[in-house]
Amino acid sequence: MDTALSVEGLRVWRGRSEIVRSIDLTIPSGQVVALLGANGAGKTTLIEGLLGHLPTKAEKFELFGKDVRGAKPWDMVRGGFVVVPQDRYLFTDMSVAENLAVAARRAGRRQDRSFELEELYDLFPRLSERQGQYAGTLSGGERSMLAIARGLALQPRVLVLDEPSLGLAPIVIDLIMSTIKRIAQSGLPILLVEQNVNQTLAMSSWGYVLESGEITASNDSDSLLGSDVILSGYLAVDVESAEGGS
Ligand SMILES: Nc1ncnc2c1ncn2[C@@H]1O[C@H](COP(=O)(O)OP(=O)(O)OP(=O)(O)O)[C@@H](O)[C@H]1O
Repeated sequence: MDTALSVEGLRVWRGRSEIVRSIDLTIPSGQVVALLGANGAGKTTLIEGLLGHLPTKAEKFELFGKDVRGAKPWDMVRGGFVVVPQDRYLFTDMSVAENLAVAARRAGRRQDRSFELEELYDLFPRLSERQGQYAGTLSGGERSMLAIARGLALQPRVLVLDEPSLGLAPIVIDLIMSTIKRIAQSGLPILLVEQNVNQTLAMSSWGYVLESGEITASNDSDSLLGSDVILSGYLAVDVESAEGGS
């Protein structure tokens, strides 16, 4: 099986504090992998470490088989590792179309382009309707959609989504999750970082649970969904629907 990302013994620091430790994590090609954890578990720190924004050490850190230990964020993006951050970081005084155009220009004339603008607007019709609107005036859901579309415009070979459903209404969450499912069907490997346990495990093949900076459970998503670690309550956000299977 091809592997998009493979990490062993990863440690990530913020200043002098080692926030994330002993991380072994694999994203197989063409699969959605879930990273679950409560507030403050270290999910964003782990992602920023993978992207090269924070100091790290690792026994192994490979992107499509290439050693990327010590790589800078832009090297990671050029290698196809694209993160859609929790804070979105949109260009708020630019339009939807301009936000996408900036990312598309950055991706340049890559031979392996797989997401053209038309397809992005097809995935997110709401953005198509709002092409001329300033990103700063979009709703929370539309911002999340634009952040994902902009990530895709960078032509990722592996996509990391940091809590794309954060702070959104259930109906908007459903829309975003179903669009992520469509994106995954294109074969793009995805690391989906969420607190939304039920929906995330339903669309992923494998899940990791992060607690206090360490992975405390790792299993195929079906097994994880019914396991004590999920149902015990510390990830209690979604337990009722997880039990009901709805
Ligand atoms: N800039 C920072 N400086 C120091 N410590 C930080 C900083 N940002 C986060 N932390 C600490 O690192 C730990 C992990 O935070 P992180 O944001 O990675 O967690 P998270 O799982 O992404 O949580 P959330 O879902 O709330 O964003 C927390 O204890 C947090 O207080």
